[in-house]
Amino acid sequence: MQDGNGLDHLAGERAMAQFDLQAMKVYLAGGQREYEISTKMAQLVANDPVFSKEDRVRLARKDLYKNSLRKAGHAWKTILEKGLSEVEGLKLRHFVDEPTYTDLHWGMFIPAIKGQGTEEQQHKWLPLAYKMAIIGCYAQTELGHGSNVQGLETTATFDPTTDEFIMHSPTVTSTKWWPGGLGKASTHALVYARLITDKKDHGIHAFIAPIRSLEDHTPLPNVTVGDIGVKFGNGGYNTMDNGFLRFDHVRIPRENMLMRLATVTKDGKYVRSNKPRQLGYGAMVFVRQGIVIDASIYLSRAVTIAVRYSAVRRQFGNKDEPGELQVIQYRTQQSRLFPLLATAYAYRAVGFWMKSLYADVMKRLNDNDFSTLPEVHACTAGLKSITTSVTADGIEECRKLCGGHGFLCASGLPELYAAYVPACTYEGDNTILLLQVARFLLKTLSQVSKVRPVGTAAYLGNIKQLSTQNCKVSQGHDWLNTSVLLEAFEARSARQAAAVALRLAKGSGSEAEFQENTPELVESARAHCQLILVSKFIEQLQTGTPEGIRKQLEVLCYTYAFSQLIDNAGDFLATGYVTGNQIALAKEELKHMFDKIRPNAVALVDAFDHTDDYLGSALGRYDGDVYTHLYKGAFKESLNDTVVVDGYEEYLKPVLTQNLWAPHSKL
Ligand SMILES: CCCCCCCC/C=C\CCCCCCCCCC(=O)SCCNC(=O)CCNC(=O)[C@H](O)C(C)(C)COP(=O)(O)OP(=O)(O)OC[C@H]1O[C@@H](n2cnc3c(N)ncnc32)[C@H](O)[C@@H]1OP(=O)(O)O
Ligand SMILES: Cc1cc2nc3c(=O)[nH]c(=O)nc-3n(C[C@H](O)[C@H](O)[C@H](O)COP(=O)(O)OP(=O)(O)OC[C@H]3O[C@@H](n4cnc5c(N)ncnc54)[C@H](O)[C@@H]3O)c2cc1C
Repeated sequence: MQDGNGLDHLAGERAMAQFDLQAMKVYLAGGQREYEISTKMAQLVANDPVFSKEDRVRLARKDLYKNSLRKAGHAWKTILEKGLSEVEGLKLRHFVDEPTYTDLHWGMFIPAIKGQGTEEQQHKWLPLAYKMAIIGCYAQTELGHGSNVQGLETTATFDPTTDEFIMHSPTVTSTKWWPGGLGKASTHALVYARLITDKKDHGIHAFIAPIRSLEDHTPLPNVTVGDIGVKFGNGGYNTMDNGFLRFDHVRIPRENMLMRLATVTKDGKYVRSNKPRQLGYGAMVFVRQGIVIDASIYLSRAVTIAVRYSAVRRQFGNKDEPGELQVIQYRTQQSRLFPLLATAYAYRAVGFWMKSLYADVMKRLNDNDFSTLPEVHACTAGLKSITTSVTADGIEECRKLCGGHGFLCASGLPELYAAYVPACTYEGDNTILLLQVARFLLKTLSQVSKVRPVGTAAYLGNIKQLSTQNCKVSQGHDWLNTSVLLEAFEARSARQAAAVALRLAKGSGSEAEFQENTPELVESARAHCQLILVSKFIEQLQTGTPEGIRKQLEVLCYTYAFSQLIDNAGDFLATGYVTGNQIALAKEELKHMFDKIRPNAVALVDAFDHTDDYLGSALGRYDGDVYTHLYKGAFKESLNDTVVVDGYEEYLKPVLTQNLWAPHSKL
């Protein structure tokens, strides 16, 4: 989508493309309808001055936050006034492009009520939440505990005499700390607290606690609430009011405990339903699958900036060609950049699959079929972990790929990184989540002789064959076979998991031994997730990709798989499945893939269809007019508001004119 000044510095690059760009745009958007909605919403946001992102990195926190409230309010008004559908509303939020309280309201508060509330409770709370007559947040994490949810300390003690729960924060470490939207915006919090009836602790349950007046927004009596402070980077996640919250014996009605999974009766009896308690983690599963789709979007933004800039930027040259070379011509630039481009495509494909996986598990849960929940949990946790880690590192790599100019906020990359990097921590620390995957793999392997593994773990059913047969590649082009590649990833993952499982099985089964093996467990979980990513990319490719884009997707798929193989060569070699020579052959094939990507690189990032407004980058502009806009941008810098800098009279002039320190100088 071109919104530059008409001069296309990248026209030559675009003329080289060898695929159907429009078909690729539609594929990446997820279909024609999604593509049209996306285009419409992108324009709507870009043309509305309230949504301007200009100056965001320069605003002081108070102004930044107020402006973010303004945008969120305006977004909601726009949705209502224009009668936008849910899909359109979500897209509009996407293009507004800043974290805000509505994310937690729609993304966690509402899904948690849907998943954990009884029908009656849903009837009471959801209409209010849908019309935003109340604003909710998800208050789980405390100062003292985040990962260890069972260690939370906030209490909800039932008082049968008044039919109420008494919400209390008994220690400093029990203070709720981090929930987004809690600091300043929310009127209600979904609080995770220890349920206590008749002095008995029943563990963690969810409660809806009103925290601010619906009349004047002041905190309710005995509620202490506020924002936790400035976070990493300029702009970035600072548009969000991550908050703290303490209760001092605050009473809420008994009906405010979400009771789909467990009930407390009027006389204080605790009754568990026969549904698995893990359903209480449903909102986390929902958000984690969404985070995988987001990873592709964030990575594709960084890659778009780095690819376009690499095609504009020229350094050095060689005696065979006139002029300087575009930096995208350098093999080292390609070997850092093209695998990230392929990764953004891989994550898009996997994101589509995750959507269907989530829809399937929701359908099953509604029919009281909980059989696939452990696998879905392992998938969402593991892929959230891998994709966010790779994306955060990938954004930073793109910044470096843009040299010095990448370090300027005008490149858009520092702010992108600051907004994205907390995804490695929120919704589950990435190491903690990989350990969950490892536990799932151990359990699956321990039962493999009795229960045939299904879904993404099905390959573990072939563990014997995968452990004994080695890779048969003898020439480079033998690698150009998706079954060969898949088997390599399966064998590596199965062998890594089996090795650590065997070591643990030989031991005493103590927690200390498990801890001792956690680095290997994490590595085996990573191997399993990389297999899922490669296999789902291949699967997507083989199921109805339009002819005009299939070849390019194949090239990207091989690029992704080869680069994963090479980056993890140590693991592949250690399992004994591949030899050093086979890895070297894959390296050669990867270079051939780079040659195929090169003429298509700019068009492949154009296909993500990020507008200039959304990218917010002088380096990643569609028209490639980088230098003019970097130069113009400098004049927006507040230090340049005056020609002579504020502070000259007090601090510079004395230095320049009075030689204050000269008498003592030894120089
Ligand atoms: C304007 C208009 C429109 C706007 C619209 C906007 C819409 C936006 C939409 C979406 C955007 C959303 C944006 C959200 C931003 C994110 C903000 C971040 C929020 C947070 O961070 S919330 C806090 C998250 N916290 C965590 O993730 C904590 C991590 N810890 C855990 O997950 C768990 O405690 C644990 C997994 C580590 C637990 O370990 P353990 O002690 O073993 O726990 P147990 O409770 O005993 O469980 C054991 C048993 O359960 C299995 N299990 C664990 N988790 C799950 C699960 N999620 N699902 C299913 N099963 C689970 C576990 O494997 C064990 O199984 P086993 O017994 O072994 O078989
Ligand atoms: C921007 C942002 C937004 C957030 N929004 C919300 C929100 O809306 N609602 C909410 O409730 N929470 C929210 N959180 C909190 C977030 O979910 C937690 O920070 C996250 O779950 C990690 O928990 P922690 O901070 O306790 O980390 P810790 O568990 O203390 O982790 C610290 C380190 O210890 C390691 N570690 C911990 N336990 C183990 C173990 N058993 N084995 C090996 N290593 C271990 C971790 O890997 C990590 O390296 C948010 C956090 C951030 C940064």
